[in-house]
Amino acid sequence: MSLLKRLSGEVSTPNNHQDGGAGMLRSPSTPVKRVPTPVQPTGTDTYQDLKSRVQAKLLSTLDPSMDVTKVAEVRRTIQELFEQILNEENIVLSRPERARMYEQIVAEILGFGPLQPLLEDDTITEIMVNGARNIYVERRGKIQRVPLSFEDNDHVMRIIERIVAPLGRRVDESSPYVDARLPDGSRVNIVIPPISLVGPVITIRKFARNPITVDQLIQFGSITPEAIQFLDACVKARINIVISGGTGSGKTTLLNVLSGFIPPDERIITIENAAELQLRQEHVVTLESRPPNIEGRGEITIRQLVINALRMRPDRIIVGEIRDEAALDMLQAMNTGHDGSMTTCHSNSPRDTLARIETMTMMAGMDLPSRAIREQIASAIDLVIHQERMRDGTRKVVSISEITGMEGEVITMTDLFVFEQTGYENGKVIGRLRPTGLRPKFMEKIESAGIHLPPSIFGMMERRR
Ligand SMILES: Nc1ncnc2c1ncn2[C@@H]1O[C@H](COP(=O)(O)OP(=O)(O)OP(=O)(O)O)[C@@H](O)[C@H]1O
Repeated sequence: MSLLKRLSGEVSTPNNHQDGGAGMLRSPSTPVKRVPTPVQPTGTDTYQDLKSRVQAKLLSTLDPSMDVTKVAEVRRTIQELFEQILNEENIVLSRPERARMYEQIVAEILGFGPLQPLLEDDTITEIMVNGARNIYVERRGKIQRVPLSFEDNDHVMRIIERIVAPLGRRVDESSPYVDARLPDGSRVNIVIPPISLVGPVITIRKFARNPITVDQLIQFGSITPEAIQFLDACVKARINIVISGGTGSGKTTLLNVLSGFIPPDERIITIENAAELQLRQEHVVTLESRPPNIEGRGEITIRQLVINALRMRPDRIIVGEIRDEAALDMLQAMNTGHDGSMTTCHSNSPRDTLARIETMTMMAGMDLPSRAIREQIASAIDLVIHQERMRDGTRKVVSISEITGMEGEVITMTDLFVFEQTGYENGKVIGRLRPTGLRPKFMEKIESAGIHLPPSIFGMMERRR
């Protein structure tokens, strides 16, 4: 991509105002007028003014046809021009200020402006922009404000344009919120005024370059080694699993870890809204749903992909998240020999998970009686693992429950592991995921897969033979 193309979505139109109103985005095809701008230090310059003017002069001098994908080369050219401008204009900056301004200008030209250093910081898992002046991040489960800001709401909108334009998406008054993705796979949600009253809002769930491992889950206290041993056996024995929990409770992360237990000789089909799973196995087919285009056409739903996956000779179907009528097809897949399937579902408790799956199945409009749907759920799903984001920011598995059948109109569940909180000390939740002393009914399935689990895993004493 040429520099001109990249920048052509970036210059504000004269009627762009700081109010962050919709319509701030200009058409990416509007040509950019490139007039060299002299830098005029006024003596009363703030750092921000100075940076903006050095940047403007630098941009007016850069070759617009330069290929910005050649990052190292572009960085070198920017560095040379930057030094030259500072010298020509007699701008004196301390060494750290100079380095900071150079990096910020590079981030504006090649990256995502003030978001760039946050995107490069591996300790940050989430970035939240609430208008130009308020940027928050999440580190180790805790939200904190960072001392960074955009110049104004127009600046935020230019970065938003840079995120959505390459995807052929648009954010404006007619579609004031959009889901998008950064080139590194990070998930982005954008909401602009008038829907947002605080200016343009960007929420980024960063793509983990190094996905959380089983050992880390244990080390973080998210799960116990015994529960992991049990879940490993469940995955290998092709138990159908739903991982449930609230937003950001770590469902996808756990799904990724559990998927790692699938034997390497199986054909796995993953279906997601935005591909987040990072399976290590070789034989994986990754499918991603697609939102409608600007004309409202071309949508491919999770439901269509689940139906299609059945024709792809899957050994396992893994659906990133069930959030609509695709639940019906997922249940049917689980009930028709595609054992060992896994998915996640947004919910507040294991029981709520079942209620939501029932509601989502009804959305398929098949007019099935509740009882029939519940029977489908009870026979399709074997295990519900519920995860929570605790008040100290940690993510923990709080229950592992088996679906045992139906009693009258009600699906019956048995808790096999339950998190017992024993205290809250120094801002930390104290407790442990404990076995309840009950063995799952599907134990036979685990044993017939050749896996022997000691009864102690379930909190039972091993019987002498
Ligand atoms: N056990 C864990 N310990 C610490 N951090 C975790 C854990 N699990 C997940 N995380 C972090 O929490 C964030 C949310 O994780 P994840 O995407 O798995 O949650 P989710 O429940 O699938 O989210 P959503 O509902 O938004 O899809 C990520 O940044 C992830 O790295």
